[in-house]
Amino acid sequence: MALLLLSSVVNLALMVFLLFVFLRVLISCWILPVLAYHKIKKSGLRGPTPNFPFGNISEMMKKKKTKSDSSSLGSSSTISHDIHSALFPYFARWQQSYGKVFIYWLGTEPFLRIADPEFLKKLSSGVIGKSWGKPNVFKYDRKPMFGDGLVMVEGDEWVRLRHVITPAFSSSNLKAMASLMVESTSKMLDKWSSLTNSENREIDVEREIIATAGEIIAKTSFGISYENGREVLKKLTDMQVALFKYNRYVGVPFSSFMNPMQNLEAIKLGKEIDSLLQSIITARKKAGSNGHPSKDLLGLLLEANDVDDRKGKRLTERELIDQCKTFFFGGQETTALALSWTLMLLAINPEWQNQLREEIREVIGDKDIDFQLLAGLKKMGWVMNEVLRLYSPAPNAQRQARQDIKVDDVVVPKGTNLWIDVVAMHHDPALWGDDVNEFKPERFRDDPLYGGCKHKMGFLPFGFGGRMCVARNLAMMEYKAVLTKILSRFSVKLSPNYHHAPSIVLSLRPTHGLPLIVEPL
Ligand code: HEM
Repeated sequence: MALLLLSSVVNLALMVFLLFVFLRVLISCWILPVLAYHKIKKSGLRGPTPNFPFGNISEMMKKKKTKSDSSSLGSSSTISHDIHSALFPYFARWQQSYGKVFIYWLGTEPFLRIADPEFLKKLSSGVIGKSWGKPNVFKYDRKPMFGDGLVMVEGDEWVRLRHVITPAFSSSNLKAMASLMVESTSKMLDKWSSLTNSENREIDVEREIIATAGEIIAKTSFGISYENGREVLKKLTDMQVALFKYNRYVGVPFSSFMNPMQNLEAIKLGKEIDSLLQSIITARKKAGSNGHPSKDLLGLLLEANDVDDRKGKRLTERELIDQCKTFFFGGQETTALALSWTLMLLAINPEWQNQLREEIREVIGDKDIDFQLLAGLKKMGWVMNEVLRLYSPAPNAQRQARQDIKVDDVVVPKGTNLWIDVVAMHHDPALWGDDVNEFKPERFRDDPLYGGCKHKMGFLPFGFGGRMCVARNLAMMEYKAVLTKILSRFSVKLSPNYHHAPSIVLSLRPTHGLPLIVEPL
């Protein structure tokens, strides 16, 4: 009798548990998103109809079977820079029906896609840097990569970190970094010299530049050798592939169970990177500032930690590691890609190679490269801007509204994610004119900051507002230092093996690398 009673109680508990799970799934996959959908519709925003719990993901994935690999963008002889509709065919389609601003859904998460600079200006005018959210859904998704690094945090925590980190990129610190950049680039070019002595003149320049940018960030931000940083960078690249190369179901409830192997791989790599960084930090703490530039990034973080310790606000080891990860990744990837796309564009525009060489001769001549001299390379600045316009390594910026925001007669509800489509704005003929898809650095001659763009928020290579890239001055200096060294020793032509297929793996990169024919001058 007692046994029978016990079994009925267990059965009842099981049924209650299953009912609870069923209700939770029903609420998070259907009821809440449908309510949010109706609220957003009422607020005046339009967009493609979602199917919950997947939202509009299935339509977005269709591109994978059609134009996804962007191979239609040409081979070495015919290259098209009209990349937006190849990279984001669904946005191009939806834009035709709903305009430049519309709502779409990643799973049960609403995203406001913005490609109208005037709308962005109005939307962001009343929101200061610390009041913007970063999409919660990406915080979870990208946790192994950035953790609570500067790029992900918000509110007072962001203010504090930004305050600690900004001095690392002061002009006096940048001055000290120039010679380290030249040293690493010269090492790469010596290698190119020995390679080009042989029959083979083809080099995968993207791979070479990524390695050099990695060496530069290891030395300038962490005061360590490339050998010590290499393992961290290799694992970060593997993690990027595990997290971003495959179809993912961001925003779909319980989606982490859909790609379990990739997720486990990313978590494993994340732990390995953490322990490598932990040993770099420990070694640095032991060594103190002996032999290190006192104001490199790691030095500043450790120094701030000592001060904050006294106020009971020190960064935990975990937070310290997350900042390092963010800088290892951010510092290498974006600048290396900007340089790679530049060399592709210069390879097919030899007249610009010549113009830049001429400028280098006039401004730098035989002098040692330094911060001031690099700032005098104006034409190189136009080229950099034009490359960041056509092939922006950071193809979008993201935010999340932490309050209802009114823009004219539309209300963007609290919790809406914002997807600012930088590639769309950089390729919009209404903003840049009919030659929008041509490589024309001279558009920055009379308007060095905006290149003649009809709206100041239409050109956002480094983002916008208070959360603009904290290291943009470092990036510009590194770009100019590396390009100056390359163009002073080599000329580049596109290899017949180059296939023009830009793709997004978090950043905008050449899918099949960048094989160039490299000739010593
Ligand atoms: C050409 C090179 C680079 C480009 C195009 C670039 C672009 C960007 C963009 C678009 C953002 C987001 C801004 C926003 O959301 O409004 C950003 C933020 C950031 N970048 Fe860069 N970046 C570059 C180089 C670097 C380098 C070299 C580092 C590190 C050494 C770095 C570290 C960061 C960090 C930490 C943030 C987050 C800032 C914050 O949220 O306060 N970036 N960058």
